[in-house]
Amino acid sequence: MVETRVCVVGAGAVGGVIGGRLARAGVPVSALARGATVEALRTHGWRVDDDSAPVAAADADAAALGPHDVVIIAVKAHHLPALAPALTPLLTPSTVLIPALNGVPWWFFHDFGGALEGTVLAATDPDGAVTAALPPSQVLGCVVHLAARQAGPGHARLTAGDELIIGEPSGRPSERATRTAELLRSAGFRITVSDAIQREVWYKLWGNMTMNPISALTTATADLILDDPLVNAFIQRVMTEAAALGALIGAPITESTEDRIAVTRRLGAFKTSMLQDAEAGRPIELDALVTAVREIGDRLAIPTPHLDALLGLTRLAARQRGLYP
Ligand SMILES: NC(=O)C1=CN([C@@H]2O[C@H](COP(=O)(O)OP(=O)(O)OC[C@H]3O[C@@H](n4cnc5c(N)ncnc54)[C@H](OP(=O)(O)O)[C@@H]3O)[C@@H](O)[C@H]2O)C=CC1
Ligand SMILES: CC(C)(CO)C(=O)C(=O)O
Repeated sequence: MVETRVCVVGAGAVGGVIGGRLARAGVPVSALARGATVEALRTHGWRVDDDSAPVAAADADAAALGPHDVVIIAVKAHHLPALAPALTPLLTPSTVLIPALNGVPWWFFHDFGGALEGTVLAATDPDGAVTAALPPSQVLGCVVHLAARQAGPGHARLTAGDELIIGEPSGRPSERATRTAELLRSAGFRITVSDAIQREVWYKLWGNMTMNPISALTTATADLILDDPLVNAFIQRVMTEAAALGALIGAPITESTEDRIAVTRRLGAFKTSMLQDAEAGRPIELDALVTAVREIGDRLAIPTPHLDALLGLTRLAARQRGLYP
């Protein structure tokens, strides 16, 4: 049997869980990382919880790793515009790209149809460099339904969930989706292959677009955010605006805002990835999660007053703390 060569770009929380588990399952995995993470991966292997497995790691040098069959991208969305052009050596025309990111991804409107077919959002791909370097035609969409954190360089901890949803942007079945699902199942993930991956992206984002910025703004864990009746009501107003946009672009949501909030509540008193970044003094992923949604509203000429207030306040607070340009 021909082995699938996998490269994981970004060896943090999500990249660590996916790459580390694939390595542990015996899949040949390499990691494009940087700094202390590269050293840790070379010395200790890729550590996930209490397991470890060997991995080839390169320090921000894709040419040292060469082409791969599957490239899983697990950096924060705001890293991509600068990073994407440097990833070319990892790709051949048949490489499958799996973006394991939150937010509205660069490939979202590719092969989607509807009002914004083919749109490239300035919020996520300001000069088109991501779309040029990582062709949407090679993307298998992905939604990450797990929670993870970095325990240290090259060491990820899975804190909740283990589900990944993948699917062709066109919604059509494909051999590469079936193959990739098997690969990820071999590493112990629950995999769903969706025929409406943009709907899955939008549904996940429906939670992240409020919980993540509000957590960064208030420093509160999810339970405290949802327990405050005024904040909870505000969240539902933002969600209502986003649901209306989803319906217009072909990503309708059938659940109620209360049902979606109940899903978040089940994760308990957790810190969102944006709160973790804010606490660590790292830039926050605001543009892919919130600015992009506002840009979609703008392009459709649909006002989003509650979302605008959330974006404005979070952006300003983040700028004051040096977490947003
Ligand atoms: N954490 C979670 O629970 C979840 C996160 N997500 C989403 O998954 C995506 C990844 O998040 P997460 O894993 O938490 O992020 P992390 O910050 O934990 O990991 C990102 C990694 O990318 C690395 N990186 C960034 N730029 C480069 C570069 N130029 N070269 C090499 N490595 C680079 C970072 O390295 P360095 O440390 O050196 O900066 C870091 O190790 C995000 O879109 C997030 O929203 C989705 C579901 C759950
Ligand atoms: C809330 C969570 C963990 C859900 O998967 C997430 O996506 C994030 O923290 O960014």
